Amino acid sequence: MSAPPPGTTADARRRRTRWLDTQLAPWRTRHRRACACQVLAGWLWIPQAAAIAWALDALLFARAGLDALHAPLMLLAATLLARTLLVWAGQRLQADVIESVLARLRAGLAGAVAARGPVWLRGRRSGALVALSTGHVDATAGYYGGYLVARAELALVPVAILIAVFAADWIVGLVLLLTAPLAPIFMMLIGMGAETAGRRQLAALARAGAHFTDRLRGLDLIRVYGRGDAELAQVGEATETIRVRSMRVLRIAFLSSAVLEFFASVSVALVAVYFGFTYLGMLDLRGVTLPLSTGLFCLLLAPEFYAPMRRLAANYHDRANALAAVAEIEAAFDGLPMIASGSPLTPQVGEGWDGGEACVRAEIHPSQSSQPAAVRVSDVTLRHPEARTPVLQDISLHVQPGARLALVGPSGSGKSTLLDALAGWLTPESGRIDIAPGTRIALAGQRPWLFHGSIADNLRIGAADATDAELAEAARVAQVTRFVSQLPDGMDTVIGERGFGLSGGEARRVALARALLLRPQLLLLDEPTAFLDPATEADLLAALDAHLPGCTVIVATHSEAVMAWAGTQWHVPAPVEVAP
Ligand SMILES: Nc1ncnc2c1ncn2[C@@H]1O[C@H](COP(=O)(O)OP(=O)(O)OP(=O)(O)O)[C@@H](O)[C@H]1O
Repeated sequence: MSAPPPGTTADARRRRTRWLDTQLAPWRTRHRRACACQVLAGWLWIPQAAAIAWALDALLFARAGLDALHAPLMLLAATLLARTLLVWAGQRLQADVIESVLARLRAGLAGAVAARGPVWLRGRRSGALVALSTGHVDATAGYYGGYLVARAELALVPVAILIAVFAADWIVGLVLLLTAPLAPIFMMLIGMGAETAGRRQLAALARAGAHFTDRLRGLDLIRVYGRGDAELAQVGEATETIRVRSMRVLRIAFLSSAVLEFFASVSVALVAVYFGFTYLGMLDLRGVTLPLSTGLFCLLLAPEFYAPMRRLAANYHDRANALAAVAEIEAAFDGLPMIASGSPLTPQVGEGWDGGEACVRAEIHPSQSSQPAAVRVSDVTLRHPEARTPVLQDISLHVQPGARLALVGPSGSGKSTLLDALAGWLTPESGRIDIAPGTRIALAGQRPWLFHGSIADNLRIGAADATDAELAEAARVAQVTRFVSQLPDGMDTVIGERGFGLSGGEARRVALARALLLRPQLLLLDEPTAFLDPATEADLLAALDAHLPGCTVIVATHSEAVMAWAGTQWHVPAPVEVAP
């Protein structure tokens, strides 16, 4: 994961909060309704307290008959019922909103990864990216569900209670008004610490996740090199770090709640003491007799005046946690990813490069043009992200439609890098690559990714609608049929992640068949015959010959046979000298 962007400034916090709020946009109305339910339920405390005070006053002190209790008890029942319904509806709406926002965030992060492309992805730790879309996204739930709702409540409920209390007794109103600001001040102080602690905890979680995934993948190597105990110790250390950091976050969360509980209790106690002394006749600040129902009404409402603040305090560390998660997302993506409401897998098309969408969105449409593509590379300089020097500098080449070109050069000279750029995965630092927009481009790389599933499933990834006949033809041309016919379940044989269960050469041939199924107008091949014996190589090239009329082919290779098959060659220029 890259270094965190400038993080603790107010600007960064505002930017991250805005980003969090933007994710809520499609469900804003529903979220407002959830807040409205909660606020209405809060307001209903006022008639509820009035009904209780009224009933107790009638029953205990006015000694009225049961008839006098009828009205207050009806009012009490009505407010209780209404509050229950409102709280239930509000929580349902909240749960809906949270589920939708988190799903959108996950899809959006997957889209952001897809948009940055395979070259960016190669430099990341997949475990850490997985942690982002699971633990980090989950960490924002409390912001939408708890914090925002509590904030709306805090803005509207205490004011209403304060007005009601002032109307009943201005001294109690004054006590509430004067003690109210203490809470936000303490919350702010505690919230700052909570955000830093939250970030540390999430970073530890992502690091441990990435470490664990890496080690799982390399389990065979760990065994071969006898590193089992050392690795176990490291996993233990990482887990301990998470425990310590989680406890720190919890400590701050409990502290913030405890501080608020304390202030709320002291303020309610003040109100109770004031009423106690007034009723005992030891204090007379009002100059007029204080009816018991007024005292009861204010005493019942005082704790409710602080309740939204207590809830906000309980949810305040949720906000800090959410901001910490967004800060980590920002660091991982070198900026906050734009999460569009459209398809999450829409790729970004780099500047100076045309036809990029085709390689990701290539589909088989019989009506689409099958004209071979022309490729023009003009004064292009290619540099890997974060590399000090370019791999290729000011290169130019032109490939006619339907032509075949072999990229030839020593290992590390930049052949794969050029193919990445032609596929649209690496944006040129300067110059331009022109390929007609909408061109269907397919790339069969050196380290093809095969998913866990059947060989047929792996072939259909780019062409879900391909018929069985098309599948069989692609498999035959790529020489997949040769080894598949030996397997017990043929094309339905299940292979493991990364093509586990296939040899290196077999995995490449599956990747080639997958590329052929796209019926590309431009086919990019990276050492397609690297692991093949000469006979299989010759058969593959002959089959490709017959299968590929009308397709432009650019192939990176060290094989004389492939060079001869292509006919034309382009020698990669000598590497750029690195200044000492
Ligand atoms: N993500 C990366 N960041 C920095 N440098 C990279 C990255 N990927 C590759 N390189 C470097 O770019 C150079 C060109 O690599 P590339 O894979 O294009 O060579 P190649 O000609 O295809 O080699 P081979 O024939 O061995 O496949 C190499 O020096 C390599 O170390």
